[in-house]
Amino acid sequence: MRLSGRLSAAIEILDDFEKRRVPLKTAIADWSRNNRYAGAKDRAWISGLCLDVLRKRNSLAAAMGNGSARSLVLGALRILWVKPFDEIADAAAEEPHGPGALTQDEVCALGDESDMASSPCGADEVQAEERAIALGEPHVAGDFPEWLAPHIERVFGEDAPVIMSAFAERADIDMRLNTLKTSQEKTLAALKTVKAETVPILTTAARIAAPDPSEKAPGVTVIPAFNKGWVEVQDLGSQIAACAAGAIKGAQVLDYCAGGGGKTLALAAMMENTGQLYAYDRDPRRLKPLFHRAKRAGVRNLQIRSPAGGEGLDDLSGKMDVVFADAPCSGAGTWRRHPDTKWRLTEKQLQTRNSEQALVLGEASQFVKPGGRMVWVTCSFLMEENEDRLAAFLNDHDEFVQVPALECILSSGLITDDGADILKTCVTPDGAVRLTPDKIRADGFFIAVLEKRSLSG
Ligand SMILES: C[S@@+](CC[C@H](N)C(=O)[O-])C[C@H]1O[C@@H](n2cnc3c(N)ncnc32)[C@H](O)[C@@H]1O
Repeated sequence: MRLSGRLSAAIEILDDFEKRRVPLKTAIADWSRNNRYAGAKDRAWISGLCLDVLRKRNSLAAAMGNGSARSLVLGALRILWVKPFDEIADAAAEEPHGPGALTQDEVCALGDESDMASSPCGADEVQAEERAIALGEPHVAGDFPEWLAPHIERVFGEDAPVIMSAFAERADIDMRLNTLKTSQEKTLAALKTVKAETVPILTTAARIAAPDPSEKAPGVTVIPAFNKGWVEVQDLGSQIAACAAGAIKGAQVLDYCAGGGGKTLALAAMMENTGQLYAYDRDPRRLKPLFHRAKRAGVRNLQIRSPAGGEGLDDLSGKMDVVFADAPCSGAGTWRRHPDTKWRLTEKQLQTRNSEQALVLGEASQFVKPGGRMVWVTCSFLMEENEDRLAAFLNDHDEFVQVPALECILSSGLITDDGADILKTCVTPDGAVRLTPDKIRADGFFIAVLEKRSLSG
């Protein structure tokens, strides 16, 4: 496809996304079904541009003076992808596939400064001032929905725009080196072909820098090291969250919200196939991939307890050294990877997640033995999904106390000295750890650890 057609496609998809409020993936799949001439490279380019638009939707709208899909697409191409003005203008005007010639306002917003001086654009000081004011608003500078501003300011205060800007950047491809299968050195050597590098925070993590958004991402899951189970694709924040289970060799561990098993596999590696690991999820469909993932990863100490098979957890009540609760949440911490979700989140959904979180805390805590621990994790930075839920739980359960999460993370033995220094800056007043991409270049995670008083204590 030519640039003209790709531009029109991105505009059509974003219009559809706005209208139907479906995931961006769905809007792209539906568009592709109706436009079969588009090849894999076209789809990757269009998808990359749409994702970048959604990452920076508010600041692009302010810069363009207009939030329509057309303005956002043109703005992203010029401002974020730094395409030459003439190329964009020609593609827009190209018949029959272009979205239509640039308007005077678009010329002004997209033209370079030397053009501006001699054009009518330079004269409009009022408009320029309005844009500057809009860009100073936290939800515009930080590119998040305006209704979330009080929630975000509550947690990040005046740092909100800076921190939220980091959530509007592209994400790297992070990987976990699976020490159950082979050494870190061997896996890193095998990952040279995809230009992976070590991460100075965690000894078992590697990273491929955020790929060019206009091209197909490197296929990590097709390289031999992946198929041999030497490596898992897993965000660094998620890997650090798993570390909060601490020194768990030989322990009895329940992953209560195991889902597809990303954290389960990390926990299994930390246990070095000793002790007993249980994986449970209320939704049996979510557990399905874990069966073959665990096999590929060489996990031998795992029991998957699926509610579908009537396999309950009654026999585990009050017996676990560690219960890991990676709770359902808004996913706000993953906005770099899934920027469409920030615009689809509603207040009602947030309340639903809060009820689910209260339920998970109550249920999961029953399996902790006296003296044992419950690790609370969400991929959300919002206090409503974390501090508030924990405070309500602790208010009703005085047999639990919150303990410093950083100490537990460090006791895993996987964090480097530099990593420990960075993580110290992520500790909250309550002793939890809140990871944000401005500090660790990873998804946002909240990690807290609660200890159940021992019978003698
Ligand atoms: C954040 S996801 C888990 C992701 C997973 N731990 C991973 O690392 O890949 C949260 C999971 O909690 C599950 N869940 C929600 N409510 C639950 C409940 N009351 N009991 C158990 N699992 C629950 C959901 O089905 C979902 O799979």
